[in-house]
Amino acid sequence: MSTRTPLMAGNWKMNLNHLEAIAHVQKLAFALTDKDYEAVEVAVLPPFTDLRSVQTLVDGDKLKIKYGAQDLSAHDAGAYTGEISGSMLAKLKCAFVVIGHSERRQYHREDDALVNAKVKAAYRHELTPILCVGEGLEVRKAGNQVAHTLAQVDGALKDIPADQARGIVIAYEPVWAIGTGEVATLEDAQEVCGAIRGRLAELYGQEVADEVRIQYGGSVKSGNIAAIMAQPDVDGALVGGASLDAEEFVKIVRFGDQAVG
Ligand SMILES: O=C[C@H](O)COP(=O)(O)O
Repeated sequence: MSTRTPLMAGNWKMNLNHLEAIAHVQKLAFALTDKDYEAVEVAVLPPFTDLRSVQTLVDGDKLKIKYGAQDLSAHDAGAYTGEISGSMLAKLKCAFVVIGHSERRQYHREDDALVNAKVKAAYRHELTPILCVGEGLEVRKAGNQVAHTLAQVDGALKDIPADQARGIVIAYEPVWAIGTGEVATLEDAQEVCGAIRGRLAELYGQEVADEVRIQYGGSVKSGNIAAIMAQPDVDGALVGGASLDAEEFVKIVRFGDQAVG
């Protein structure tokens, strides 16, 4: 029986300015109850420019909702125009940072070496990485989804010791299911999430593997989250589009339409 606390995280991507962020988090705070927070961890992942506003709200009202950023620099400081460092995120009390999202791998040419450097940067500043992995449609059609995804896990975790790896969150996001309305079948999701846990066991031992939370991401909605969460190796969801609707996100936090509170 797993003791992993599910993590339900809303990746807002490049949506909601800092004023909209405040209104959105207020709606979530109003709707979420202690019972929700007992069952799951809830996080929002806004754009950088929203983080101060979200921090002020969370700190001021002692909200239990956590927050983090969608990316960070591999560097800690210096002449890196446009970059945001892990220390800056830590100063804003971010708990999480998304690393290696497929949109960054695709549009910003982030490779496994850079993703690995960013994972190390996150740990230098005590941020929990939400490491994104997953295959594109061509790889899936060729049946190579497991090998492809495990190679991304290996690359991202190169030289990461067990005491750090045990705290990581890994989000399996089949690229063909992101923002498309196409959801991986339950078997697809479990196959790859189970394989990721198996690889973690090979790398770090079963005890560490059993601690790591593995999320599914890709067109998650209130109508499909319950079945996804029923998979033994799925410990939460990384939610994109549906996290922009506060009511819908709260339903997802509650594993769908059968609300807990
Ligand atoms: O980070 C979230 C994922 O990219 C999923 O996005 P989506 O829920 O809009 O498909």
